[in-house]
Amino acid sequence: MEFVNSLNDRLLFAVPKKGRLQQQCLELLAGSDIKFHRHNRLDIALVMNLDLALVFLPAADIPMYVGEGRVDLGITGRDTCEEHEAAEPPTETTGVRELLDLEFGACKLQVQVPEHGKIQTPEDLVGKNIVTSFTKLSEKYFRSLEEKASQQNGQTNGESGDKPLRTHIKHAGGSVEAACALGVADGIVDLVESGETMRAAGLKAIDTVVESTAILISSKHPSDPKLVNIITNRIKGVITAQKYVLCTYNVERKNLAAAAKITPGKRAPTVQNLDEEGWVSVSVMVGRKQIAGVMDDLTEMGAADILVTKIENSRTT
Ligand SMILES: Nc1ncnc2c1ncn2[C@@H]1O[C@H](COP(=O)(O)OP(=O)(O)OP(=O)(O)O)[C@@H](O)[C@H]1O
Ligand SMILES: O=P(O)(O)OC[C@H]1O[C@H](OP(=O)(O)OP(=O)(O)O)[C@H](O)[C@@H]1O
Repeated sequence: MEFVNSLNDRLLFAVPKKGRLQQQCLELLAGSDIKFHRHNRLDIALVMNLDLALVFLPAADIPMYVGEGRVDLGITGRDTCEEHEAAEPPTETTGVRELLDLEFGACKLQVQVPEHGKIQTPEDLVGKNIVTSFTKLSEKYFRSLEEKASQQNGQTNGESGDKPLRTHIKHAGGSVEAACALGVADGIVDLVESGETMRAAGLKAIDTVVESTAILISSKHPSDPKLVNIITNRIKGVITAQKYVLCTYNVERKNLAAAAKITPGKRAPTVQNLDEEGWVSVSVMVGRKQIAGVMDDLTEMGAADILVTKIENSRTT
């Protein structure tokens, strides 16, 4: 109880306690200099160098805790957040804010049907059975298809107010892909990353409901907005540092315009005179994924002494 009381003055930050997002989350926290010690089996850890405590929770529950407002910040998938926010009508806990796209944990929540079955389009699933872990998003998705279908029927029959067909949305906590083969569903709504699970189950995707990545979220009224801002900027800095490298090279001033076209930089290249007539030194941020091609192009246009260094951390606009 004493431990719980010590949380009162601290901003609470929820991170996934296991699963696909956890490792990269922990790396982001380390890169942001958020230092903590987690005792065995304890799901709360006090941060040593900030007025912050980490709470380790299942990724799917984090939007609910943040929505409640007692937990101020969280990292989870956009899919789980949109599922929480899809509550109809909105509840007191909806209204969670997305602060930052963390650019990992990419996957898609997709409508899937048997590859060689009769159902070919999402409209074919109206009035049928759907199994999913994302019931609220699926309800919302099919309600909108049902309304369209009933309007179209009304127009064809020359009548209005046709009662829409109801699609049956059933919840499964996992192994959703088995539902069609087991005869429980005509289609499913489930996450797809590589597509291996979907193909192995003989399914194909016919629509995407949500494109997801991990996101940083906050409650509507965090207890310490200044600290929320500091943490957001630190995490943003780590993400930028991971995405870019620093490239420096020497080039003849007459070739500078051509070099700047190859390496325009985030804002503009930094150019310094070299102690050699007609030559300059350029340093510029380059996308990590593009750097090999950029080095080839720079070499071809006559740049020399090309060096690439890792960026440990950053604050850029
Ligand atoms: N292939 C994938 N399948 C599921 N989720 C993925 C995948 N790739 C990325 N994610 C993201 O990871 C989040 C957490 O999923 P994960 O299955 O790791 O959670 P978990 O807490 O271990 O849940 P569960 O016990 O239900 O599997 C998802 O909400 C999604 O945003
Ligand atoms: O496209 P893929 O790379 O194959 O990944 C997608 C699969 O991963 C998830 O399941 P998970 O492994 O979390 O198990 P679960 O079915 O118990 O949720 C998801 O529900 C899919 O089944």
